[in-house]
Amino acid sequence: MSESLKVENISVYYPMRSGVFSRVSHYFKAVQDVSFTLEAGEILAVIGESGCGKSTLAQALVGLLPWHSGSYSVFGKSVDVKNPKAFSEVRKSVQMVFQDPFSSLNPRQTVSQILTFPLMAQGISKKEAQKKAEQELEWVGLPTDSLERFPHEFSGGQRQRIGIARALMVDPKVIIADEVTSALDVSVQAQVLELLQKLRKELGISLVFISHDILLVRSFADKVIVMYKGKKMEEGNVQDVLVNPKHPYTQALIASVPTLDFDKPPKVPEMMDFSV
Ligand SMILES: Nc1ncnc2c1ncn2[C@@H]1O[C@H](COP(=O)(O)OP(=O)(O)OP(=O)(O)O)[C@@H](O)[C@H]1O
Repeated sequence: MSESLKVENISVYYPMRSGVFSRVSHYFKAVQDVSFTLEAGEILAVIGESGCGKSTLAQALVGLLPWHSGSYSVFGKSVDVKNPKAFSEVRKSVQMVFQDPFSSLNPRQTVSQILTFPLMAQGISKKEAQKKAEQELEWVGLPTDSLERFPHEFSGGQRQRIGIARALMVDPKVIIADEVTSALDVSVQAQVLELLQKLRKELGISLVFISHDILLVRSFADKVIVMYKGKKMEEGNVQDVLVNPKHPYTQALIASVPTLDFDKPPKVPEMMDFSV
């Protein structure tokens, strides 16, 4: 397999402001020294409790948040992470699908406008962009007459399909999927997951799959990174990490997953600080 993403020691800090002039007083280290590689066609899950830095990492990978430090290569090509313009090149091969299908689509634009904008911004004609939009809509399982409708006319699952179609407009090789099923009903979740698997099987797209759902990750991903307080605690093959976790934090995270065995109450891990 060839390497699609290589991330070395990414750190992302949020500036924290205080005082009457709202000056930056310090930085909050949301992601610290995280490294991983993603092979072509592979699904890498990023798991960890709320606030561990999953979404921050996801957004930095497409340049929506600045990197404090680290190095990044996309299909063997090194990216200047300090240069925001370098990320416009990255976004031709690395696209993001967001958690909330209700807010991630502009309510004032038709589906056609949402889908064709990225191509028309690259100078592609409206006719050609429209044709591609029809193809991508069909691929995600929506009728082409959806093009003239607005996002509020669709269900949550359909909106998530529109989000995936938007990502597909530029023929990406990697999709960063940030909690893409967590706002959906279980039955709709399954359909969206099936569509994500189809991306991998039919188009060879690799996925960075951000999730807090450990059971889902176990059945869906190939590799996993476990994060805690912005740092990587453990990584490896999903079965190895989630069945035989080595790090105490991963062990506690797995122990906190509720079981359907009603005779046994779920184990509640003791409050511990794993960052030291
Ligand atoms: N704009 C911001 N300014 C300051 N701190 C932020 C900002 N956005 C996020 N954070 C903090 O950074 C940390 C990581 O947040 P992030 O949203 O990446 O976590 P997460 O693992 O995706 O959480 P969740 O699963 O709840 O979405 C959290 O402590 C959060 O409070």
